[in-house]
Amino acid sequence: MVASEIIRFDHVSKEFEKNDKQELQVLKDVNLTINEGSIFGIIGYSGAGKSTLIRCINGIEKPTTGDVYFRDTVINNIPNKQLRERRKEIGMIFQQFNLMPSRTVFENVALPIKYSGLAKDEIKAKVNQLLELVGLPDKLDVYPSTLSGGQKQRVAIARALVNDPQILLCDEATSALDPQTTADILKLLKRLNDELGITIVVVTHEMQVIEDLCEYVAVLDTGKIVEQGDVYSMFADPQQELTRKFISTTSKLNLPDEVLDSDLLHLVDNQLLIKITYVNTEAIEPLISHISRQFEVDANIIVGDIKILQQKPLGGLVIILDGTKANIEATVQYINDQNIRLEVLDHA
Ligand SMILES: Nc1ncnc2c1ncn2[C@@H]1O[C@H](COP(=O)(O)OP(=O)(O)OP(=O)(O)O)[C@@H](O)[C@H]1O
Repeated sequence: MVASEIIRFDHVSKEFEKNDKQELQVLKDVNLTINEGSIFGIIGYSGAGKSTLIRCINGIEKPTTGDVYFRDTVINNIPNKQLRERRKEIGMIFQQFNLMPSRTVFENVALPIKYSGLAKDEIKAKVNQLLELVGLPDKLDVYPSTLSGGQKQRVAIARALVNDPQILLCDEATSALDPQTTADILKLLKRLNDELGITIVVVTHEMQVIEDLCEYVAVLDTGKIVEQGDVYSMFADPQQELTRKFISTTSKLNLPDEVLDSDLLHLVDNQLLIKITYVNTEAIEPLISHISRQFEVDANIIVGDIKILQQKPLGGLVIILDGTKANIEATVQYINDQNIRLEVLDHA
């Protein structure tokens, strides 16, 4: 089945006027397509323009140039009344939850449909059903201040879903949560995507969120998308330095600087410390014995790891190669020829 597009950024740039009247270019010629039913992540450092980008999707921000399409509608060009209607199809959650402290959980979730013309009973049924869905059926009458961060975000998710939106925007939705609660919320988002078919767009500065949740990712560097694609391919073969930096934050293959800077590994003669990343995990054992036999090079494994991304394994090893200079060079050439990603971490 061909995936149909739900959101498209077409040459979107955004400038803000700074206090000194200078223009600040926050988005630079952004092009991206988000398919219906997918989970799409946008990762970047603080100030990269992530919030501005995601806010262009529901029309809170408007591009200075370029267009944002929601299906066939150019969302930045429609009159306000029509925009308000379209926004019902786009829910949003935030880092700080944005719940109203003086309203109960029920009232918070019901707020967006309070004046929708629905009967009280219908509103009650809808809110109950959503609180059930997010795992908080017994919290109807409590106030947000009595809830944990994770519970508050669940209420915010229920509220964001109350109009049965097609898209859920998540702006750093787990950044204020501890790792276990983050994992629980990501699991919930994944389940909502599975069960409701809702398209999810996530902006984050944490690669772990991309790894655990997303199918597609775009890397934003000071307003420019420097790399985008499916998450597995990007982890397997990142093209940009910034992408590699983000990926390294979730890797178990990082040797601490203290190890690399010290002589702990005792690299001598021609020894080479390398990291390899490979997609065909079954081929790796034969590869190691092959290089030992063919090139007379010893491969001492220091660390190994296998990740499962999009139900596919992605392996990595940190190895010391030991042999003559010529044989080690031939080994490196051979590994490169196998389409295995190889980085030299250190040498004697
Ligand atoms: N309304 C505005 N007026 C002027 N400058 C703005 C406005 N909104 C954002 N900016 C500036 O645009 C830049 C990008 O901000 P944005 O919030 O989109 O980045 P971000 O990647 O989401 O960062 P963070 O994670 O820190 O929020 C920042 O320099 C910010 O100060």
